[in-house]
Amino acid sequence: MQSSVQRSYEDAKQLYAKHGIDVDAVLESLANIKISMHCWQGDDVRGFLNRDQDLTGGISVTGNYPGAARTPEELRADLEKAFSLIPGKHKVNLHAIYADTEEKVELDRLEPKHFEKWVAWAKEQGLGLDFNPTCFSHELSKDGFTLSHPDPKIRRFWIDHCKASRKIGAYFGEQLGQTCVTNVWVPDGFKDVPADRLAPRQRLKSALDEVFAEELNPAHNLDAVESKLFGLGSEAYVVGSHEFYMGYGLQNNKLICLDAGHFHPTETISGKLSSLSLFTDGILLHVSRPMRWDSDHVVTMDDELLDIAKELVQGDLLGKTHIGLDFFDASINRVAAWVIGTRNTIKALMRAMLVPADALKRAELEGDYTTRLALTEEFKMYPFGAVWDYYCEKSGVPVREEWLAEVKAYEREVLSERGE
Ligand SMILES: C[C@H](O)[C@H](O)[C@@H](O)C(=O)CO
Ligand SMILES: [Mn+2]
Repeated sequence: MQSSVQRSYEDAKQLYAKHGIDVDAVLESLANIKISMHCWQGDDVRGFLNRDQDLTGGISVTGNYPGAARTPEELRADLEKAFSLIPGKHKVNLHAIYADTEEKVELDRLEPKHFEKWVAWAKEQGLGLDFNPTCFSHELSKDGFTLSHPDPKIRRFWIDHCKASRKIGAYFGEQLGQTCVTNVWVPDGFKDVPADRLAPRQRLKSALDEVFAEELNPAHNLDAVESKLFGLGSEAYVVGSHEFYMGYGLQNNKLICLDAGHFHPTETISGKLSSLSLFTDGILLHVSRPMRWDSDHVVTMDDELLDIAKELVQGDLLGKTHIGLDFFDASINRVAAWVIGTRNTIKALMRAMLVPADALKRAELEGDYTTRLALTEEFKMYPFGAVWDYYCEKSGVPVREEWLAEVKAYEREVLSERGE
């Protein structure tokens, strides 16, 4: 006997089939897409090294919802809970400060061995790992500069940290048989208008050259660089601007990371993907939701998320794009935050696959913009929800909002025991 979810799916399939859309094939493609879920939503970007340090680097987490993970074991348990409510097999994105070790180790001395437990866990869970050097929340970044610092000794420390991070990334890739993306983001910038915009960029450029000097097997590690327009305390000038990293990434064959919150408020990353794709072999996304500024709200199914998904699917960019998430909200249950943001990202990709793309492109070529608009609007009401429900059921994860009861139970039984 078919479940009501299956019956609704069969009806939906027929509607889409009339437009030549093979829904079973869509779900097969969807199952192959990995989202890199960022570990730092689970503990408000605190990490386990230097836990006494405040969060710096011009980023901020607001809210005091109880239950943040305090140890690697707690964080892994929370990630497992979240993944049990999300269809598909994905990746976890770690920052260097999440090293799982009893050793008191400085960032520039980190080694693969400090992440062995993460790798063992990822293997057991069938997950991939991505990585990031942590160039913030540290004594040596407190004046706002790292790789572009005017003091060569401080610059050296951060260069060595980034070099160490790439080796850890390569270790992840080699151990897990899945390429690790190691993303370099530095907060460097000035609160007020600089006297010299060029010199910090010259220093950042040569520091990056040193960081990337060693060739690593691209099957194990791919490097990415992430730009930003402004941060808290770097409102006037950020050394690693979009133009800086567009140039650096293209010239040096690095993935360019586009974070949805790192541009002018009306500037979208969806609009940049097609252009960038013509000049690079790979792109990294930090899917986020900026609210008036780089606020890193949990990703919802808003127009920009749908547009990002549309560009990736219609532009055939899924093969060259690494999709990472980047939000941190401490005002709601943190496991729920992961589940909502990750399910939405997958859902948006599925919706983008469930449109009559060829018919729309044909109408456009023929100048029939009426058909283009009419079909686009009608498809906004097509029964993609039935397809999503079936995908969840088939993947063995809760259908619709059923996942929320599981998160609430986890909160009662596990998170609430952790205290404030
Ligand atoms: C913690 C992340 O690395 C960080 O959010 C970075 O990716 C960023 O987006 C900074 O604004
Ligand atoms: Mn980011």
